[in-house]
Amino acid sequence: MDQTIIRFEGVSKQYSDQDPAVLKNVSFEIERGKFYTLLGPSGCGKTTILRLIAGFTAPSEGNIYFNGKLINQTPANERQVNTVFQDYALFPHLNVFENVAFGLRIKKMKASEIKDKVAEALKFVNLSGYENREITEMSGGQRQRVAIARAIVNEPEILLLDEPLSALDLKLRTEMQYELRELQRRLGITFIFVTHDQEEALAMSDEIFVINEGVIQQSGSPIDIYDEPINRFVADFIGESNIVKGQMIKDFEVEISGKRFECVDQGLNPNEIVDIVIRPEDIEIVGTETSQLLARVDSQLFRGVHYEICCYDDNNNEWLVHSTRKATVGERIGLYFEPEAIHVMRLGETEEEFDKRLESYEETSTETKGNAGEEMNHGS
Ligand SMILES: Nc1ncnc2c1ncn2[C@@H]1O[C@H](COP(=O)(O)OP(=O)(O)OP(=O)(O)O)[C@@H](O)[C@H]1O
Repeated sequence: MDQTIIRFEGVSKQYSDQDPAVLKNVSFEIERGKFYTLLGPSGCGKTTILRLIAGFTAPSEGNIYFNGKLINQTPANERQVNTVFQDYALFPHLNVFENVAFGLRIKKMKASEIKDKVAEALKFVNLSGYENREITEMSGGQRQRVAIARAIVNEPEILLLDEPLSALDLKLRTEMQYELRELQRRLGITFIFVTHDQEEALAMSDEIFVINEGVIQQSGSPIDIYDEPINRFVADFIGESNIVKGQMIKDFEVEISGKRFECVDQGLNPNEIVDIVIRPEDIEIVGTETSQLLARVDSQLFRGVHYEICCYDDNNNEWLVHSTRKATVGERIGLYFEPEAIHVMRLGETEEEFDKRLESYEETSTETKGNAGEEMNHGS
């Protein structure tokens, strides 16, 4: 069976002629049974993608397919999709049972069947025994679970979740992240989850789409996106990053802050100006004699598991370092990072071009990289 459940093909959305397009020529595929997250800043178009999948709005251009069938004009109630909204949209005058049963009653299902299905849905969200409780007597986390039970009771093929955890406090939010992830695994249906919280996205998803200004900047597993951000926006949005300008010297050699380093990137032009990302946890503080870069400590915060050290190198580039070694403000330190920790990003590269470049590395990298590594000195 084809694993693709939703396909967007060149989809654009403009709410009115006067307004700019909110989504711009967006194409992607969603596979069945996985947990997807749409991640991006406020107003980037996340909810619009959910509304297009749910059928609450239609694309201005392009096509949307559900199980291979074009659904641009299919009404919302004929799609095997349910939505959990940010404010849960529960009926305050109905008890838990009736809230969950609501959709089934509209479908005129038999009472005994409704009872069974509601019981099963409540069991899934750990609310068995709460049938007669009033919604007003439930906590935030419990209301959230009622909303999810109501959405899954119809056995949708896809569950859309629009920032469902944003109203909860931090502790409950973390608990619900585990619960939702676990629930998705048990149900085995596709979840499409919207958030602007990168930690939430990294913790929960099989696949993340990072969106900015109506364009999918990058899609991939949390690890891929964290380890290989395609551009400055993604690197900056996901995790903490040091992003500095650099210059490619040749394959496997890049200049950063006036010094040359061995890197693992190839396929860029000699002397091409690039963005460089190095994660704070990939930088080690070493003695000044063995270092690649020299820097002066500007400030330091204790974060429990590590110190967060802000320092400036001799070219006045700022570096954030996560280190278990304590430093002193004003101290002169050396910074060290492995070639693999240097992520070179081509300016203005699209995801497609990026993927092609990575593929070409994989084809040629084994023998060429070995040679280059032998010739180069670290931090020459
Ligand atoms: N019905 C509408 N009519 C006109 N413009 C709209 C409508 N709905 C959304 N927009 C605009 O489309 C843009 C994208 O909105 P959308 O809700 O998709 O973003 P989002 O990424 O979900 O943001 P948030 O995280 O703030 O919910 C925003 O500029 C918004 O003002």
